[in-house]
Amino acid sequence: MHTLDVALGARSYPIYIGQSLLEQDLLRRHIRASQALIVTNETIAPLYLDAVRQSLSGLDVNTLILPDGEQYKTLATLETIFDALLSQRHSRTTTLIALGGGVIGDMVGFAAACYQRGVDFLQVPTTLLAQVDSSVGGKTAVNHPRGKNMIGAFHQPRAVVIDTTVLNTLPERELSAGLAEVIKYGLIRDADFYQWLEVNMDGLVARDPALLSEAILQSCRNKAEVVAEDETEQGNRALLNLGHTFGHAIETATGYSDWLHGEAVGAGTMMAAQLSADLGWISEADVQRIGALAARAGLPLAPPPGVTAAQFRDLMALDKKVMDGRLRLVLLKAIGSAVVTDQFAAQALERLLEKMCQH
Ligand SMILES: NC(=O)c1ccc[n+]([C@@H]2O[C@H](COP(=O)([O-])OP(=O)(O)OC[C@H]3O[C@@H](n4cnc5c(N)ncnc54)[C@H](O)[C@@H]3O)[C@@H](O)[C@H]2O)c1
Ligand SMILES: O=C(O)C(=O)C[C@@H](O)[C@H](O)[C@H](O)COP(=O)(O)O
Ligand SMILES: [Zn+2]
Repeated sequence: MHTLDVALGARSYPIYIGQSLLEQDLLRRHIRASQALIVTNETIAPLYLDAVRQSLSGLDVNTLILPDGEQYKTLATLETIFDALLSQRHSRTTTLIALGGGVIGDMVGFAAACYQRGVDFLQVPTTLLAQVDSSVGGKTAVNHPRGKNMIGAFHQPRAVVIDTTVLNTLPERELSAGLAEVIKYGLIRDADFYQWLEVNMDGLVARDPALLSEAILQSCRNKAEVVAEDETEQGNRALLNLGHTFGHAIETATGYSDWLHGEAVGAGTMMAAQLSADLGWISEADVQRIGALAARAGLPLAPPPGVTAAQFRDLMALDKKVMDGRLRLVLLKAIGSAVVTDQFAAQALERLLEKMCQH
């Protein structure tokens, strides 16, 4: 087992990464009182709920099984969680356990941030995307029909338990979606890791356990370092948004039900890379290189045909990085180096949208 630390002073917490960790007593170690609520969904419950429940035997544990899907990452579902907490009389010393992918993690984290003004929560991520990204760093949220992750809070978990064995049951498309966020770390800050991914992408897609474990470790290390420097995104944490301004627009335009988050980020990353090349910051050869890796990961390289340039313009104007009415984007200076900037001509973005989208 590997252990990383997210260094946030009094709110620091461990990330455990290893095989068959659900069966161990790691979760119990991070539950301060005797009460807990496991929140999961209808797909994950039959697979992993029993193992988690058994690891907590002797404690006063309730479970809540939600419907599965990004379209349920809403305030309405949050109410269901609060109803369960209140009807089962959970007090302020309870612990919420998020057993699932990023949708469950983001919602349960937000519920924990709000319930009785803040209770403990643990992340037990079961998708590759959640294991490499969403379970770490304390960004919690639900979507609004007008914008992705628009209602949320920063609330750090007490621990993250990553059992890599659960990836055996993950559908192929979900594995690819997770790889989009893995590639992101290489692109924004870790050229060595990017090269490692170029060597090992086929093995990752084939689910070689040692390679997956290494990719998760390096991704979590990168994310933990960024979060420790800038917990609430006053600066460089925004680099983790590479491809997301475009990607979130795709997700919102398609009603959170068409493309997976990682797929939208994959296409958005190609849009950010192309704009970086159009500005002369990286070469066309770099764009080809990024496209080749993303294609091997099984990711889309362009937005879905149904999303128009006008929709992109409209939705991107609501992005959380907008400052004083100016759009800021994460763009590449090289493979392994990114910036958050508003220093691009509006016409360059217009040309990109014309080239890559329908009108
Ligand atoms: N908070 C953050 O920092 C952060 C970072 C990245 C993404 N996100 C958010 O995460 C969400 C996407 O997360 P996701 O990609 O994990 O999607 P998801 O949570 O919808 O899970 C994907 C699918 O896989 C199923 N599943 C999960 N684990 C499984 C397993 N082990 N075996 C079989 N099926 C399994 C789920 O039931 C679901 O159908 C988005 O809402 C995104 O905005 C948040
Ligand atoms: O942790 C972060 O910071 C990220 O930006 C990680 C992203 O992969 C993630 O999708 C995040 O939810 C996006 O954040 P948002 O603030 O743009 O909603
Ligand atoms: Zn993301």
